Amino acid sequence: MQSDFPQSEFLAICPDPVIAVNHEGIITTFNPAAERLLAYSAEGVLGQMSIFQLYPSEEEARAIMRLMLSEHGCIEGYETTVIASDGRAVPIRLSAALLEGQSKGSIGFFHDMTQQKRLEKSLKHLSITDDLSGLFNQRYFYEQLGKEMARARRYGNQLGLVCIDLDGFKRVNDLLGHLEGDKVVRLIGELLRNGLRDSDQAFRYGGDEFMVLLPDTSPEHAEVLADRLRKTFNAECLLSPEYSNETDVVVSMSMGLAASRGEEPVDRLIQRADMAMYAAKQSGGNCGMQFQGASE
Ligand SMILES: Nc1nc2c(ncn2[C@@H]2O[C@H](COP(=O)(O)OP(=O)(O)OP(=O)(O)O)[C@@H](O)[C@H]2O)c(=O)[nH]1
Repeated sequence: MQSDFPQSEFLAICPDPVIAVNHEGIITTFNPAAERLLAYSAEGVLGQMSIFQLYPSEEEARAIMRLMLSEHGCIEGYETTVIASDGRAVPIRLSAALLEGQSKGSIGFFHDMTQQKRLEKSLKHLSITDDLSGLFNQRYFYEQLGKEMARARRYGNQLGLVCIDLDGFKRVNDLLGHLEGDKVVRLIGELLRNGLRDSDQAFRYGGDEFMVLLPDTSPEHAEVLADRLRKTFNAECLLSPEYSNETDVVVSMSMGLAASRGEEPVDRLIQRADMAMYAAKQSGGNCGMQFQGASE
């Protein structure tokens, strides 16, 4: 039965971008939603522009075509990127079908995934971040440590692991209150985020314990870095003077370092960094970093 609603009207009201091409890949349909998504006018692309120009590479366009042919002329939910006229890369989910085999070209529905990708990114960020310090959390620490150990093993680089534990933190909470304690945790977060190279990563491991991963770093360089962090912390960690004068509350850092070329179990490296930190604490805390050499 013939619909009395013209096809062009369907395309005009369709909220998803619809793009059809002929057998050479030249665009033959470009609905208003496609114009909005890609910032091209239909007039400018119809009969002139190749679909290949919308993808980041010709290989990607060919891969989509090959996939359609191998999937009996139809693909659904394929995630890729298209490039808008202003150069923006737009994430999309593509459903497409060949029109009567390949001879008449194909038609695709380009669902915009920008919002969903943004949401996924912020959920991922939440799932790996510690709220209070703004550093990565413990779960992510284990994930990254495993990866960095594998990288160190593959390339024979030295991986440094610094374990930091606060000295006297309980007294901050007990005498000045938890809000003042929280401020200290936030300060460490800031300090570690600003004081490290892009390739380094800092994590809140537990209450007042932090870990720093230093890929491709010698123990000597790790020591210099740790000493700088400790001194900055001492200079900036000024507890509320009206209280600290009275109660003489001092908080500082104990640090331990272990270095590895990735040839031991992950837990062993953590244990060595932890032991080095404990040795620093035993010698009074707030001192130069202790180093636990590799067991091999
Ligand atoms: N304010 C605040 N306190 C926390 C948080 N997480 C853990 N703590 C507290 O951190 C303290 C840790 O205790 P301890 O490990 O004995 O700390 P410390 O006084 O530095 O002692 P040493 O580690 O032995 O030097 C406890 O009082 C916890 O309640 C937090 O998110 N905020």
